[in-house]
Amino acid sequence: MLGLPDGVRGCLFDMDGVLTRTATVHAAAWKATFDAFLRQRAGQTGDAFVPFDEVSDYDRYVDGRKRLDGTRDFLASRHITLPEGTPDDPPDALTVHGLSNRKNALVKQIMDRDGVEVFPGSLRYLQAVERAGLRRAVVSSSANTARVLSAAGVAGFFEARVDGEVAERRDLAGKPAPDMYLAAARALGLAPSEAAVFEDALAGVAAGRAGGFAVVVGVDRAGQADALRENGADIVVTDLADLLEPR
Ligand SMILES: O=P(O)(O)OC[C@H]1O[C@@H](O)[C@H](O)[C@@H](O)[C@@H]1O
Repeated sequence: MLGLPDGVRGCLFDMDGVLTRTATVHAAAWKATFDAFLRQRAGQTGDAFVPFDEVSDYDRYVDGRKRLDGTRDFLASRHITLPEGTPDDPPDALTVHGLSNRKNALVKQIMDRDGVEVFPGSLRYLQAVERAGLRRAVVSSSANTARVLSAAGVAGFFEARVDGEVAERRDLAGKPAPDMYLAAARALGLAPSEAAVFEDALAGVAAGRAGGFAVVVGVDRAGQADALRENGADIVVTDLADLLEPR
């Protein structure tokens, strides 16, 4: 009925792009941040300005990863090294923290302006999972998870939350490492073989595969079903409600 293998006792959900329509907000904020930075840098070095690609650069370097990891990984893909800086760097500081703070200020601005939408199919699926008595955790790299879940009105579904803030505090490696998912399974008292992972990011399905979970469900919002399978998804759906349909 939930489209999951027998023996699954809990569900571990990524948030941005799986539960809430916020992956596009992150992609837009990353693009605005990196493009402003790259344009300024091109003006100084005389190199051509090559913009951040909202689809391919987003997928490969920032989607599903902790904010600072995303900044570092994208800059490394352009062979750019910036000083790390410190967490309280202002948004115009040319440091890893400065760029990350700039991106976060934009994310908050867009979310405050537009609100946060839960995918209707994800809401139906969460309700069905709760009715079935399965355990539920959210596992997101975002440090804004608590705020987004409550703005979307779905915070009450989750018994455990392992997010960007928790990962920072407990020094957990970010996705594609499995550590955040493993911590969430432990918090629910489940072995990985008893838990299902739901992910839309390539780094996220890779984390699910690396953790040895019962099943990794890839949620394809962007026409990348093959890449999700190659990176670790066992099943790919375009919406969580697809799992509820009789098979
Ligand atoms: O910047 P935040 O809210 O802490 O989120 C970190 C990352 O969280 C992930 O869920 C998103 O896929 C990334 O795009 C985002 O950058």
